Amino acid sequence: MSEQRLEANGICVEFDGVRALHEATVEVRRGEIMGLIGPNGAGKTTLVNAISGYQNFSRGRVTIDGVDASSWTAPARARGGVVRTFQAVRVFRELTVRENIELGAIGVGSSSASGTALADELMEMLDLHSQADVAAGNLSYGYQRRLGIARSLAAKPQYLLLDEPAAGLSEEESVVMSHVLRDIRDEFGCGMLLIEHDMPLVMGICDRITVLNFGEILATGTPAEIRNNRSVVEAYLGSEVTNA
Ligand SMILES: Nc1ncnc2c1ncn2[C@@H]1O[C@H](COP(=O)(O)OP(=O)(O)OP(=O)(O)O)[C@@H](O)[C@H]1O
Repeated sequence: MSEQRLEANGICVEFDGVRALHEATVEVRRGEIMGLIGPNGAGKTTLVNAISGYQNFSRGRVTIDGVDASSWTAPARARGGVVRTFQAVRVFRELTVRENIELGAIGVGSSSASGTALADELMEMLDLHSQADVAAGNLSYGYQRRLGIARSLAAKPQYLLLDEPAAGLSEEESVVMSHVLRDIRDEFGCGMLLIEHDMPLVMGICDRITVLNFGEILATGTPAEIRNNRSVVEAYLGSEVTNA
């Protein structure tokens, strides 16, 4: 029986002899939202890159539902169900919202007709319908971030890795984003790994949270456990814990 989880086990990454990740292990179960938090430079993006095939690692293993995907390319991992977004939104600025989403679907093998149907569904879900025919480059920042997520969802991921989806959003936009992320999990049933510095959002929607510090896992637990973990508070949360 296959295990319904994405696992990174003992991942080690060095850049020119400088340790970015050391024995980092994280697991995302299908249907859960796992937060990935930690100070700037802790290795969060590097870990997501390693899991999604954008970063080689010297030691460790990535498995998708029990299958070793460590040697797979990024596109192969996407076809295997692991799709990620980037800190900087990557959309085709001259194409419309609809065209961007359709391309995301066609890029992973959907027919043009099913890409169109999926684009409609995703625009509805992410409240992008009013912007369907607007060129992506003309969208507000909040809509651009949602489009980036819609494009990723067009690949029908089993696991969605999100690199700071709320970065640069206003407080209200961030609240909208937290509802969107919950809806995605509920509708698609996918597991989500969420890098985010917005603590109210992280504490509000994550089932579990993993904390990275200096390339190593400091703690994994429920939001309540993480909030009350002395090492985490000292290394990262500090006064934020009282605001979350
Ligand atoms: N391509 C690279 N070449 C050299 N060093 C890198 C490279 N990418 C990341 N690093 C270094 O690896 C460490 C981890 O960086 P990473 O971007 O993964 O951290 P992060 O936790 O995502 O930080 P942030 O919250 O600021 O985005 C940092 O010291 C960073 O400077």
